[in-house]
Amino acid sequence: MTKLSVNINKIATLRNSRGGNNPNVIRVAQDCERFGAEGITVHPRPDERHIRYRDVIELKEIVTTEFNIEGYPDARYMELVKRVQPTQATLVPDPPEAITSSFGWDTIQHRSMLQDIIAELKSYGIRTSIFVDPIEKMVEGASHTGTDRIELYTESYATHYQLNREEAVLPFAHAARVASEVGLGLNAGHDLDLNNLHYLKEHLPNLQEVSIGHALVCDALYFGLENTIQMYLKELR
Ligand SMILES: CC(=O)[C@@H](O)[C@H](O)COP(=O)(O)O
Ligand SMILES: NCC(=O)COP(=O)(O)O
Repeated sequence: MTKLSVNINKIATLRNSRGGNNPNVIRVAQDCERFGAEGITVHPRPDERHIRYRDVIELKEIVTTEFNIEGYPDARYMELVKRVQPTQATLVPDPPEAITSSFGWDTIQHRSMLQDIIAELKSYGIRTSIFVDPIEKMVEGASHTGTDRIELYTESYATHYQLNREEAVLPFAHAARVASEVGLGLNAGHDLDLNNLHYLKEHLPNLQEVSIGHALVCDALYFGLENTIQMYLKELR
């Protein structure tokens, strides 16, 4: 079974655009769970332009499914996850000024740093995942960091899906097989949507979780949040 974790960053972006508390990210997270989401994902960034560090602390009190906190493991991120104790910490190599995530870890170059951070997170009892491109040596490299899972960065799959989905999925199917061979759990995310999700799921039999935000929130404008979550779940079943 592949779990759907809804990334609510974009709900916070909308809220922040007016400075009040509408939409209320706490209520949206509760509703996502009520409508069937199996996890809530947030990705606080240093400028707090969408989800804020304070939101993450408040969300911990109400999230009843899997809580996943993504981010670059700087001191503030590590302090936050230590305090919040989410189900999963997903480490992403984004620089502070990144508009959105655009590449995975070099798990060979950053092996020692990742080993230290992951050991610390695991000492708090938090499951770890690291964001990687679908490149065999980076997946193998991830297995030497001690991480429980990897999250495949699916932007290139999403971009090429329209042109040639057979070719688009090949590196991801291979990376998924390598992950399984080296004993890593498998997540995926970035730019997944109602068009491309099912095909990815079909070709990655060991896919445990997808985190989806941007497209899902856009779809909710047309279909409503409850329908939209049900539509995404259908693609995963
Ligand atoms: C790691 C990943 O792919 C997501 O976290 C994505 O980057 C969402 O972050 P933004 O909402 O800041 O675009
Ligand atoms: N890890 C990916 C994520 O949380 C959401 O990415 P996107 O669907 O907003 O592109």
